[in-house]
Amino acid sequence: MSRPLPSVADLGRWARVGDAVRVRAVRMVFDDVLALDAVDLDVAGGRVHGVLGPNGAGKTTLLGLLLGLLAPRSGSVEVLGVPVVRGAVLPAGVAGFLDAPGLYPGLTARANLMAVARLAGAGGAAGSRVADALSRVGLAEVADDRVRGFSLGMRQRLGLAGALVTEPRLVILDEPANGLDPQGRRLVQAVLEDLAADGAAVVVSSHRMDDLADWCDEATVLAAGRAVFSGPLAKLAAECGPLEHRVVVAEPQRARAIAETLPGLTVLPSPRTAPDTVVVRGETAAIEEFAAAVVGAGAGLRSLAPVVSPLEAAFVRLTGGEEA
Ligand SMILES: Nc1ncnc2c1ncn2[C@@H]1O[C@H](COP(=O)(O)OP(=O)(O)OP(=O)(O)O)[C@@H](O)[C@H]1O
Repeated sequence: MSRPLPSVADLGRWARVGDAVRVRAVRMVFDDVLALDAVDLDVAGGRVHGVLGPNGAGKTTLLGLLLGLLAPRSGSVEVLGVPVVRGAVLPAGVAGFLDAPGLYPGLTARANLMAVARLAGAGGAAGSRVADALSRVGLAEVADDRVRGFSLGMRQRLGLAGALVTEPRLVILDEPANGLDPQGRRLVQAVLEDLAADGAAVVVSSHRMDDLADWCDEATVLAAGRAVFSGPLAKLAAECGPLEHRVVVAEPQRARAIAETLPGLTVLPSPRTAPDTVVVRGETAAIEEFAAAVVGAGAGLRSLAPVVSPLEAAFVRLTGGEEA
């Protein structure tokens, strides 16, 4: 039996998959500051891609290039298959903000979004798109309050709602985690997951790994204008190197003595307030060997946890944070 022909909706969805962002060998210089050097970036539809790096690494500059607000000194930038040239109109379907969302403080949340929806050509669907977007970012109850009184986290969520009402295929968000409380972070995460499930690409920046660990499938890490990593988060975690672990035991003296005999393990000072904790640094295999030896010796293993997550450790290592 032959397969049914795809519907128009299917074709629209498939058209979204593919390279939403393609940046090649971009170099960006401000006066004598090299902001980006030989940076590539690829983001496909259906992916949430984090752009990470410490302050001044070049994140906002890279996102500014994607939004056509800056022109590179050399290299090329394409979004949704269209070359981005400074000052030219971006292709329909690109939404986002740099630094902070541009909002009219004297207007209500709803009025701000209605303006965006109408500009995006929503026509008669504007009202329902706006109501839906407000509820997805958890602002339905304050829809008719003026934005002037909104907190930073509420403004960030309203900025995201502004992107949603345009029914985007590519969303670019600069530091959207700033000011978000845990509930706000969960709402934003759900919105980004829905966008990706619907085939849109999302590029989101932060200077903190933990901000993006739950949101992204993949990441590009920038350090001093260069991409020092690009790929899936699982691959990034593997770059963590030897990790510090806190190991809580019944007999810390014995456990410490065991650790000192094991190759590939460094014993670090215990926290003064936790004398039953032994802190060790090593590769996963060495940590596992230590745990097994503690159990084998009957020294009472109570808990074992990394001091920072593998992702955080990889981020710090790649961006030179250890030296800092
Ligand atoms: N308009 C500008 N004029 C001069 N230098 C600039 C300009 N914009 C950025 N820079 C410099 O380029 C480098 C990269 O800046 P960028 O804002 O892209 O970094 P960032 O990673 O977004 O930092 P942050 O986390 O602090 O926002 C920095 O050294 C910054 O000082």
